[in-house]
Amino acid sequence: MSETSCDVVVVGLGPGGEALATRLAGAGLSVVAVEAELVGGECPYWGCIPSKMMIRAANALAEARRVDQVAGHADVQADFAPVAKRIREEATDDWDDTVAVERLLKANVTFVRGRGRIVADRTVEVDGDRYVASRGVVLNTGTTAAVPPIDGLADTPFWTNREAVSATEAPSSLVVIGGGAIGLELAQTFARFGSDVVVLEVAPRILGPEEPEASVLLTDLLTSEGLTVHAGISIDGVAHDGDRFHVTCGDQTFEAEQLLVAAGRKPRIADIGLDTIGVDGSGRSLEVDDDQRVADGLWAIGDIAGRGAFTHVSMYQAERAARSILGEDQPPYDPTFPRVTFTDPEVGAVGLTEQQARDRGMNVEVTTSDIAASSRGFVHGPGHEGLVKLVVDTDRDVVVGATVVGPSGGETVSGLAVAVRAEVPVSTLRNSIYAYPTFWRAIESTLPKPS
Ligand SMILES: Cc1cc2nc3c(=O)[nH]c(=O)nc-3n(C[C@H](O)[C@H](O)[C@H](O)COP(=O)(O)OP(=O)(O)OC[C@H]3O[C@@H](n4cnc5c(N)ncnc54)[C@H](O)[C@@H]3O)c2cc1C
Ligand SMILES: NC(=O)c1ccc[n+]([C@@H]2O[C@H](COP(=O)([O-])OP(=O)(O)OC[C@H]3O[C@@H](n4cnc5c(N)ncnc54)[C@H](O)[C@@H]3O)[C@@H](O)[C@H]2O)c1
Repeated sequence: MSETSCDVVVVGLGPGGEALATRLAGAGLSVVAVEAELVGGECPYWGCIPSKMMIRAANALAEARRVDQVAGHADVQADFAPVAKRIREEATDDWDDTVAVERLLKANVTFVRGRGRIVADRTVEVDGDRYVASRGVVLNTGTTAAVPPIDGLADTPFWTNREAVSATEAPSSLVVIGGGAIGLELAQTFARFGSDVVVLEVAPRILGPEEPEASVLLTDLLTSEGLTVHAGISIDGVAHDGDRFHVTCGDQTFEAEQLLVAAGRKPRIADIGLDTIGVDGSGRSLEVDDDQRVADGLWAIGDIAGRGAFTHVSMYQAERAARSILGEDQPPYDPTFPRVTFTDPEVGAVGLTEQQARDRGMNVEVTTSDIAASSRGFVHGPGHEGLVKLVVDTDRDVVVGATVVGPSGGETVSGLAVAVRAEVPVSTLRNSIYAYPTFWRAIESTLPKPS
């Protein structure tokens, strides 16, 4: 057993941990970075990047299928092989992180491959070797797919996001457990590649955290594309007969070649030794302050910090933890929380939903408009469905929440992200020029009229 002294140990190198280790080493600290699997974490290898490559390919198929309505005729034959190749060769380097490790080493970070565990204050052990950090430890251990306690499920060869993005062909049929971001993005993708897809969501509607109008629109569109979406359905049991999955819900049974479990995420905090320093790791996340500090000499960033399981959140928090560790000035935490679900149409959102605003006791005015009925929606034609929803705090005359569902909805919402973040008065938004005929011009028609 060896003992190494350093300034900071980073345990887990998701996108935020990797950036933080590099930033601290660049500031002259001695940093030990510990990663059990691949440097960069879930996002580049099994999450955002491969799934968005799949979505890009699936959207190309959908656009090609719209040619008949606007530009003649296109015969479309879906083939999953090119996107599987792109994921293997361009995105993940065949799930090899050599380049990322070299980048870390070049940045003067000491890299340790292995599973880190806190064994005492500011002390992490990896395979029997100890690293003692004078300034402290940063945790960025992320999440794994949560497997719901459904009778029989654990004994079957179900897919999680990892198997889904590593697939080399689309299954003939697929049942998806969970109508959240992962479930919906992958369900639509595989359906566009020809899979017969059923989505089973236990909550009353899919995409529960977003506005109900987005859930209704998306349910209608997915259904019209040929997917079957059941919300408010309870799964009694799952079996696999060696060939096919059988998913039982009351008197209905759904059969499929593959089963994807996309029912949320489980934080990796229960078994990393937090108990040895008196920190409770039994919950859904760690409690952090605006510096990402859990306790003296301990910081947490990313999914385990419980303020949004998104790469951009993890990166933002990495910078905040860096400032805290380096004793630099810290601006207030950005409360606006932008997010995008990359279904087609995309669901872009920022700030509060109507319900969240009302729950906070705000006096709100809510307005919506139909993207399809906007000039750009009219021009766009097939695939133009969408909506804009604004939640305005009437006491302050500012937009506190916005949702844009539509083609490039995740891009269109960006102007509103700035408006919410900068608390731009609605009167200023009204007295602004919106380029014609853009999708974002629909924002102007959604603004509440002056009282
Ligand atoms: C299919 C899918 C699609 C997604 N799409 C998007 C998207 O489009 N946009 C977006 O913003 N977010 C997306 N996300 C979420 C995003 O991937 C995560 O929020 C992001 O990876 C940040 O996670 P993290 O930094 O908390 O850690 P993770 O990325 O989970 O990384 C944690 C790392 O810690 C390592 N680790 C864990 N325990 C230990 C230990 N004890 N010792 C050493 N190492 C350890 C793990 O091996 C892992 O590499 C997606 C997720 C999935 C699954
Ligand atoms: N575009 C993006 O930015 C993006 C894409 C994918 C994932 N993510 C991140 O990853 C997180 C995890 O994604 P996710 O989709 O796994 O989780 P989620 O929590 O967003 O959705 C999981 C869904 O599964 C449902 N569910 C749970 N148990 C079930 C059961 N027994 N039967 C049927 N349904 C059940 C839940 O009600 C929920 O609607 C997201 O919340 C998001 O933060 C982001």
